[in-house]
Amino acid sequence: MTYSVKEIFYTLQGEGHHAGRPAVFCRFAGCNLWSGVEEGRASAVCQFCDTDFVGTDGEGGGKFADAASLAARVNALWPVDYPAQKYVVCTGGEPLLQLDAPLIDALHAAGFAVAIETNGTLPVPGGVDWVCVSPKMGAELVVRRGNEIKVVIPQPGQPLDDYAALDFEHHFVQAMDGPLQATNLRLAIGFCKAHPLWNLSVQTHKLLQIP
Ligand SMILES: C[S@@+](CC[C@H](N)C(=O)[O-])C[C@H]1O[C@@H](n2cnc3c(N)ncnc32)[C@H](O)[C@@H]1O
Ligand SMILES: Nc1nc2[nH]cc(C(=O)O)c2c(=O)[nH]1
Ligand code: SF4
Ligand SMILES: [Mg+2]
Repeated sequence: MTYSVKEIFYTLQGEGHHAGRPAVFCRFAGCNLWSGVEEGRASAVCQFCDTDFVGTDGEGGGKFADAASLAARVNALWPVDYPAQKYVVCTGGEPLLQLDAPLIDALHAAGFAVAIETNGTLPVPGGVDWVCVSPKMGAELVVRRGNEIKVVIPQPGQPLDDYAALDFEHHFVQAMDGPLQATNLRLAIGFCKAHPLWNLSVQTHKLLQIP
């Protein structure tokens, strides 16, 4: 199939369990919980998104006619003299609208471990090596197991106790960025201290001013 990709870049994973790890990010275009157009934000299921995932005009973005060509572009960003620890984070937008078995196979063939950042509303294909789910209020959570669950807070009514009972290895809360970011960070810190299963995920790439 043809893949629509907003941007591809090499940076450090900023969030969650693998914060600090070098990774190629493949940001797929499009999401099932918001159009990405500002005028539609207030009526979207997910209203707090911090990301531009519309179109294919970002750095390294484009339409890729097949899995091999997209995997080759991802691979081209990895340091040629260091073919170990290869790690690609598929994000978006919602990557599970496009990530499929041929692409996972092509990334594996290029030597990559494949991670996803997903809103958890779509099934995860087999072979994904690291699954990070970030549930969104108002959207049904179908991905109820994985490696990490990373809950953006606050989202009114979110069932954090129910999330704690799901089958995840690591549990994170992440302060919602936006006008109330400082307040949300205090809330997240207090939540972790009161519920020590949960650890704080800081969006370190924003502090570091890297992509
Ligand atoms: C842009 S999303 C893309 C992947 C997928 N659609 C998802 O929602 O998980 C990547 C991560 O950023 C988080 N995120 C989005 N907007 C945020 C914000 N304003 N503050 C903090 N985290 C945010 C999401 O919850 C998710 O964990
Ligand atoms: N450095 C960095 N780390 C990230 N972790 C999750 C991101 C995302 O937008 O999915 C992201 C991102 O955009 N940049
Ligand atoms: S589900 Fe993810 S990509 Fe979609 S609007 Fe929400 S945070 Fe952004
Ligand atoms: Mg981001």
